[in-house]
Amino acid sequence: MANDVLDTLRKDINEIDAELLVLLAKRRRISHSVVEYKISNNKPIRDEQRELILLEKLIAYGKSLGLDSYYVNNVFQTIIEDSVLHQQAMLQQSLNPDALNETNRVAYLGGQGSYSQLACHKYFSRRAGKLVELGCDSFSKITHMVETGQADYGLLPIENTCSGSINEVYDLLQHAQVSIVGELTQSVEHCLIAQPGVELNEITKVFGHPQPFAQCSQFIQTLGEMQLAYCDSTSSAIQEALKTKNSAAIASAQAGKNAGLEVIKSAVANQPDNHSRFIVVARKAMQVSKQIPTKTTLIMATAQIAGALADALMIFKQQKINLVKLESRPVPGNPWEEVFYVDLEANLAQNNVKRALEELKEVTEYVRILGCYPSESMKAVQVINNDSLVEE
Ligand SMILES: O=C(O)C(=O)C[C@]1(C(=O)O)C=C[C@@H](O)C=C1
Repeated sequence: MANDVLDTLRKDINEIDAELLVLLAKRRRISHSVVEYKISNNKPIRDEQRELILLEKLIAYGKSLGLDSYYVNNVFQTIIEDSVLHQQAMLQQSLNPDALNETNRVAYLGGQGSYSQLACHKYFSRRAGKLVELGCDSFSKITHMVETGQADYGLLPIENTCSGSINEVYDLLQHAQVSIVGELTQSVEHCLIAQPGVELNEITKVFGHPQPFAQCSQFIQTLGEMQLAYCDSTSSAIQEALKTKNSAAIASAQAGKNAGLEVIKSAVANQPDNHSRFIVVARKAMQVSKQIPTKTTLIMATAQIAGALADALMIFKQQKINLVKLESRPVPGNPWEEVFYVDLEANLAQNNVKRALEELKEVTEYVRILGCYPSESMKAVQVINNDSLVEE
């Protein structure tokens, strides 16, 4: 194909992509008007029935245009997720006008290129206010910045699909004077990156944060005698890899590119589907509308007697509250004593949740609410079972 033919075809694609963006922006504006209606009429943000009808219609129409069901389904699931999360953010801001800042000063781990920075951009891009980034070198610095008013929000990774819960963050939450006001999930695609042109066999030292090292442990083992150097963030690992030709870092491809580094090997995490869940903390708790799916996280200590934890958990069953995560951590200074962190699908404004908390006080030694916040782990509507999405 002559170059001019390719150029013409690419020009056509560019024009279509630009038109798609114009339409997506128009759709988002309409979605913003829908939320205003939902706020005035006290309607739930999510309408799964409407999503189902929409997706079924779009899949059928897509088929008539020669587009396969998986493709149409994936594209529109993404569009609808964006719409729902934008509506949730708008509703929350209308309910908590005190929290509306002209600038959002956000403390997170690392600097340019850290996964926390990507998560920070993702979360605050949906919210009003100019983002002021405050990169920190430790998790405790992040909560300290929020506690002392130097930051409005802090962003902390709390769990990862490969390496599990991030204990340091759980332990910090035991005493930090902050409240969880939000959560988000960020996909984490680890790569081995180094200076341009450098081959894997030339690398003698790999820099990384302990979490990425844990998430890529199987790949790291294949590197044999390689020297590993722990850094306080992925951004510091990148800075180290920039210093010498024989060094590499574990980071995202984008972060590497921004720093002028190249990917030597991509997809080095133990599981291909690697996601981190982050929490957003602030000094003051926020009210969460009953119109959006909500999570409540609490910390509790039970007596050291048989059945004490079971008694506490029974309360959630009796009050029909879904428990989505239970985590235990030791109490510093009290060997073999544990505190439990509980994530509930619950809103503190619901009566059954209020009753459960009252009853919980009776059967535990200590309970503290760490936060009540909109759930952003959005479950996609299942159009039809996956088999029927396969083309005949
Ligand atoms: O139709 C609505 O109620 C909308 O808010 C729009 C929309 C969408 O973006 O298509 C978003 C959220 C609902 O769950 C369903 C559909």
